[in-house]
Amino acid sequence: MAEPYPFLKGHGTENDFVLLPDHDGTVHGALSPERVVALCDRRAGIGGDGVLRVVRTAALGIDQDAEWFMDYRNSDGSLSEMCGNGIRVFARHLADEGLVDLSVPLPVGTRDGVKVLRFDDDGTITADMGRPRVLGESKIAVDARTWPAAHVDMGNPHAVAFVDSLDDAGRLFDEPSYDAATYPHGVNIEFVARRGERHVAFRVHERGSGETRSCGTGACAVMVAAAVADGVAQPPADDVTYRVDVPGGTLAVTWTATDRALLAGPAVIVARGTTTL
Ligand SMILES: N[C@@H](CCC[C@H](N)C(=O)O)C(=O)O
Repeated sequence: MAEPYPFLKGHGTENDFVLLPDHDGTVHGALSPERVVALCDRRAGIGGDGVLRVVRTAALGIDQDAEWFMDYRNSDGSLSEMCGNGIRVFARHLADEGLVDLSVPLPVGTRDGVKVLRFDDDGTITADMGRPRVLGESKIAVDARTWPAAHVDMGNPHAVAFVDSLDDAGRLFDEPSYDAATYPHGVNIEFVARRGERHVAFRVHERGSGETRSCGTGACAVMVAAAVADGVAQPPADDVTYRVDVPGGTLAVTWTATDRALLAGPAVIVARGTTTL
């Protein structure tokens, strides 16, 4: 049997993650896709939409201006460039452990470069997700139904489709069809319904994880697609904020006049222990 090693479990609007502290990069150097799948298994494992390995950039020899690196994996073991809820849960963990100064912005390294986070007094954690890229339109389909979808890149790829009802997406057990020429490395697919002025709701089928209860990069992609559809200039003349509801809660996304997407919402650690998985 493998030696027990520590883990934590956390979530941001019910987008849930297994965290693996590996500060000097010696514990999980060979974090295999099989190990990630076993950890994320909701019956035989701990359960999660993904794994966040918590490691120092120096331990990886990565040249980024941040002490900590979020090594993110989807629940099927695949890598992604970025995870907006994951990085907020990652920051919550560092804060809980007293590893960071809450009064100053926290830079965290990712495969999409360094992101900067802020701890708000009400417990919200806000991540500067960088510049959204609106790249045109493609199509997605569920069974025989097809929708136009906005292609928005948040460091990772998104296809954002506006629907009349969130039920239109069906049960989302299977991945919706998408244009593989537009998304050669797969895509996260959001189904969005209008709820009011600057207020939307969405469901998501995530690349590498299936349907999840929330997606932070998805919330940013959805907000930007909705704002563009509402006639907001790219970038906006003034900061503009949308409320974004997901099955697991509520997020706020601000698209700034400086062309950055700020993702704000709750992030909590709910369990810790050891595992031999
Ligand atoms: N849940 C995440 C996104 C995780 C990565 C995604 N599945 C991908 O493969 O790009 C978020 O909160 O952004």
